[in-house]
Amino acid sequence: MRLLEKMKADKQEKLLQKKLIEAFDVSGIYMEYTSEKYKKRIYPKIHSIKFNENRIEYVFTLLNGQDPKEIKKKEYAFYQVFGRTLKIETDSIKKYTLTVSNRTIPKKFIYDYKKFLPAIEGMKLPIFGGVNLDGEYIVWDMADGKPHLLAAGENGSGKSAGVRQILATLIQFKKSSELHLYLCDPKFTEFHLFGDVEHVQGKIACEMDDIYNNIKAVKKELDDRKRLIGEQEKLTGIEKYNDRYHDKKIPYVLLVIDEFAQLKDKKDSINLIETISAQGRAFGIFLLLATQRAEAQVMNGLIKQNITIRMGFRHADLINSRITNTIGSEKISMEDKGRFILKLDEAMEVQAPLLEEEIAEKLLEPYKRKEEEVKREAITWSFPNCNEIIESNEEKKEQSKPVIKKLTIDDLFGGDK
Ligand SMILES: Nc1ncnc2c1ncn2[C@@H]1O[C@H](COP(=O)(O)OP(=O)(O)OP(=O)(O)O)[C@@H](O)[C@H]1O
Repeated sequence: MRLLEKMKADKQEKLLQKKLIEAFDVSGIYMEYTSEKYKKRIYPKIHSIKFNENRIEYVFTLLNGQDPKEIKKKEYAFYQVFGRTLKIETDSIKKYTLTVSNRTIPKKFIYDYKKFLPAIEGMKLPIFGGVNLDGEYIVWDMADGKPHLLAAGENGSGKSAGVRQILATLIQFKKSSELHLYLCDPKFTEFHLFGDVEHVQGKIACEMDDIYNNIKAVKKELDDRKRLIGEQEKLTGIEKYNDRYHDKKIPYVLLVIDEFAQLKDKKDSINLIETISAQGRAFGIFLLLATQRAEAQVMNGLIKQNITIRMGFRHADLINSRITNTIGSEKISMEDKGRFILKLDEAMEVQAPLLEEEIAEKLLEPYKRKEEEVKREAITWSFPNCNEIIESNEEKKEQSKPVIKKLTIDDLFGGDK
């Protein structure tokens, strides 16, 4: 009996070894030995193969002369052979552990802010991604080295719901004085429920002109911050500024553009977004772009270089998932709504929490401006405005802390209340 089990296990191990060699073949991760009589492929050395019904774990080392960067570049081949539930880790330059999981993430994972809170506590600008194969919460901090974010996925794949829960989490986590949101929604459908939320600056921009104005406002904020933080205070970024002036902190800014690809012919907008993507991070200005297809036309240049965190919901094919750098997202099935490949440091599969629109509506209620406040809030929506800080700092040079000029209704409407 034992002998039979051992034979079965040996056979299984051989099959698994063959599968890894197939991945090496597909990716071209081998060296070729050629003699007069024959050609032979030499593969990385496989040290161990462990497996049970939940997972397979391979440990292998590259051959001398093989470039470790090749593994990262050819990751797609492993996805092609093993499916998308894998992880490749390295603890040295040459030793790799490839884990293939047979487990699946639960199809539905309901949004629960209170439950998620301990996972994001202490972060500056947390993004709650969802849950991974091991049931772990996947979170990251935009303001701590993981700045701009692209969410891409086919119609109905769950990307808008994904963006909705990210925004709802940020709104609950940050005060409106700590986070300013600029929302652009060329589809006219996604952001209406954030309409009167205190964090949202101006109106939700749906028309192209309004979207351009929103982008321009964020670029202006960037220029003002460069003058205030860099030129005037000679500091390296927002964190240093806020440490110095902790009672007059400058808020983070998040510019969110849904269906970003619709801007592809709007050169002026794209140029400004490129600049924000390249310079915004140090000054606390971040981007969240969403699109059905990350067309090469809009994913070129600086945007591609600087928007490195990617959420790849279901993609149509490998060509598209290569553009967004979320290989494996083309294998996500239509039924798996809210499932995505997250390209953070390494790629992993994640299930976004589902926050239904009606629930979000209720949840956002306490953060909405009261009707009588709307007019007043509209006046001070860019508070604290860097320009005002600069002006008042110049007037009161002897003071070390910035003074913020508050506008009154009379200032703006000449007493027309
Ligand atoms: N995380 C999730 N878990 C379970 N179901 C989800 C999840 N996210 C979205 N869904 C379901 O999928 C449907 C489509 O989601 P959503 O509208 O976000 O897709 P989309 O990719 O934004 O599509 P479009 O591009 O047309 O806006 C939703 O109505 C919802 O029922």
